[in-house]
Amino acid sequence: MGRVVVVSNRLADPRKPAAGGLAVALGETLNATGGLWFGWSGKIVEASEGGTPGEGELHLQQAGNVKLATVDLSRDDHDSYYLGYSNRVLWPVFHYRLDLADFNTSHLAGYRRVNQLFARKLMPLLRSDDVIWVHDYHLIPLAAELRAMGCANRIGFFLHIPLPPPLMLAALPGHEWLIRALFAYDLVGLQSEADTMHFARYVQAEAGAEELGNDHYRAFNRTVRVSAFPIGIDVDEFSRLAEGKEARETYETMREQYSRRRLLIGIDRLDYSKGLPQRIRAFQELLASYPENHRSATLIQIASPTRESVDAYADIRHELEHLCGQINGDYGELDWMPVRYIHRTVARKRLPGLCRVGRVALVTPLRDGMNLVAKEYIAAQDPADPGVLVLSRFAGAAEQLREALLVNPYDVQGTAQAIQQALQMPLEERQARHSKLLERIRLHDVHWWRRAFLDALAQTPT
Ligand SMILES: O=P(O)(O)OC[C@H]1O[C@H](O[C@H]2O[C@H](CO)[C@@H](O)[C@H](O)[C@H]2O)[C@H](O)[C@@H](O)[C@@H]1O
Ligand SMILES: O=c1ccn([C@@H]2O[C@H](COP(=O)(O)OP(=O)(O)O)[C@@H](O)[C@H]2O)c(=O)[nH]1
Repeated sequence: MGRVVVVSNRLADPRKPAAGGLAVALGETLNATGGLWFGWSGKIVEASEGGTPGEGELHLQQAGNVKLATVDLSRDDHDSYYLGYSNRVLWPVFHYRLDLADFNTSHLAGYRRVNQLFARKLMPLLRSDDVIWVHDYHLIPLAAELRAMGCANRIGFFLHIPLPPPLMLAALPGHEWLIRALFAYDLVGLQSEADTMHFARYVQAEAGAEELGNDHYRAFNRTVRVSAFPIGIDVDEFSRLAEGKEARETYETMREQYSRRRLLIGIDRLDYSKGLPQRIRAFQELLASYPENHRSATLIQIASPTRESVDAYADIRHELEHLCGQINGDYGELDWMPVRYIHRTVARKRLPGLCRVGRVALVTPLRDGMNLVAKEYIAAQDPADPGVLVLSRFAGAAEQLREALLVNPYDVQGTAQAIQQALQMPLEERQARHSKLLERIRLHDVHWWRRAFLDALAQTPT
């Protein structure tokens, strides 16, 4: 295979462990092929003034065998491309939240402008045998822009978030243009079978696409393969992290502090898609319905700050803080607070320790592309005495993790009952469920995902 070129909104230095499993997995392929990783530099610059760096400046940096190429964005472009169309329009609609979408069409121009800018900057860096892998909703039209500039390389796209049903997709201003742009790719990867069904139904109904069999669709004079490639984690990397000083320290301290309590944990970005208020209400219901948990069950909820200048994110923060305050006020004792809410990002190297000490993990998004925390929790458990995963049936991960306790996160009572069942679950049942789950996440880990996607891309006709 030729050199692999990865394009994504954010980049991470694949040599740094803090970068996470995805960056490590992509980094391995990039390293092996002497590849290129292209994306936004993370810097916002004011419009260029005589000689100062301006919008679109390209930075090149060597990270081992991998070349990192990044572009700065002007404030206007960042606001309309990232905060605007990506996170005020695509993110809510793709997560089934039409009520939170901002249908103001003005964001679309900036989204197109940045995709064109990326294509212009990337094009001169490409070689004819490069295989290009574009990631996520920020960059859906990138292949169409590259094709318009004459790029004939194999180009694949992976969508990390859900693809909603056709009726919801059609609520997007410019949905025809956006979905047509997917046909500029040779391969489109989605997280779940449900997502691929939504794609098939949409393109047949709205774009008159022909289904050619074996996941191939033809429309707009192009053929694209669309298949599910559920993303996994690097189980061994996470286990190695668990052996590290920070993870062990976290585990020991927490175990000692909470020796008389049973810990429940939640680890999420503070995103409305993660179902945090519903989760806190379910925990409140647990305390109301099963009083034996008073002075015993403690929920540690990490809510890591994200996209704070988008209104919907500020609103969810206020709602969550109000709820946590209420439940601690109603149920707290001098020596016991039911909820410990932490509005900070916890360093990745501490997470395995936190996961291992959690008797129960609450992973209850209202909608999620995959949810890697669910898989990380399983990887961090002691197989001899594992904790229990309570998982939303609306997370992409639920298609694979059938031995978790699956819940409807909107059903507060049902979720409270599942938490109680998790807290009461006998050791043998915990072990049996955990060993099946561990087998699944090992079989379909991040290395499988990367290989499966790139092999499928290599097999597409040019
Ligand atoms: O870059 P941000 O705007 O700060 O957001 C962080 C990332 O969030 C999203 O993650 C998704 O990808 C995960 C891995 O495939 C998946 O498990 C999860 O369900 C998705 O929500 C987003 O898609 C990324 O692009 C962001 O970088
Ligand atoms: O304080 C935090 C919260 C989350 N994470 C990591 O961020 C990723 C979140 O991925 P997930 O698929 O669960 O959801 P996303 O945030 O991508 O929607 C996981 O690897 C977490 O371990 C972290 O390192 N620190």
